Amino acid sequence: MTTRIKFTKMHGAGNDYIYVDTTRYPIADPEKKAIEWSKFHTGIGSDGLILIGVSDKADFSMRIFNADGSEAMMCGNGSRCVGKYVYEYGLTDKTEITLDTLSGIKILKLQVEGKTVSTVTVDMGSPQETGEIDWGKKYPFQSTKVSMGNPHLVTFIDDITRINLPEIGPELENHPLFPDRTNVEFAQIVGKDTIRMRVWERGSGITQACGTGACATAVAAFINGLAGRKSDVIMDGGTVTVEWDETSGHILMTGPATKVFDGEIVEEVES
Ligand SMILES: N[C@@H](CCC[C@H](N)C(=O)O)C(=O)O
Repeated sequence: MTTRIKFTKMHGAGNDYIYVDTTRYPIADPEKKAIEWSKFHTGIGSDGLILIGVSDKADFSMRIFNADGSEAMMCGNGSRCVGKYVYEYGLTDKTEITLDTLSGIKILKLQVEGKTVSTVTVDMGSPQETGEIDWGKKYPFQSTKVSMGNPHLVTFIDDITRINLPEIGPELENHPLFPDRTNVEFAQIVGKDTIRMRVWERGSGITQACGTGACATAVAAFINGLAGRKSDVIMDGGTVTVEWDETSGHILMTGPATKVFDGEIVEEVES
């Protein structure tokens, strides 16, 4: 028997995922598919898989699977792309959309030019579980923990080019302090309220950008007196603006969402 699954490859600041509308193409084993399809040489190539679905609490739901098949609670760049997807593929004509995620309901505000969504602002809710980590003699820096629904470890250093991310990223991701592993960000202040950040993502490795990671970095910068409440976070694949709203305590992240291509997976399955 042949099954056909239509998908769309999209990226937010270079953080690329395979998006599937599960109301049309239900995916029974997303963990396995995320691993298979994310592979660059033998699959489609991506940082993971994002499933768009229905919700009884919000306009749509989003599930995010990393390239290693693990499911995450939230994806900042992915949520912007979901906003673009549901609007441009005619699943809604709303420009303010509620999105049900494992880390709660997020509100997306779409900025539309003609029929195209250019940027999306996501109300990411409040940062949680912030705390400082003094590594003692183990590492020559201090780090800040921030949860944006998913866990982040942010470290500010003077020169981001000196960090060996492929080595230290997985080391910190899997450090015993983080039983659920963690996303790892290294950042440098490069101007007033301007932060250069590189990320090692839990379950996907080095990615070009991480939306929740950018939010965690902006929060850590504010907490440590390195930036104000609103900053630009420049990543390898693009920039997002993060504002920590004083009144609501919520984080508002604004950034691009880009479609790469549509495709169809044709699979032969034994019946
Ligand atoms: N790239 C995402 C975050 C994806 C999940 C993360 N790797 C985790 O396991 O928590 C983003 O843009 O936020």
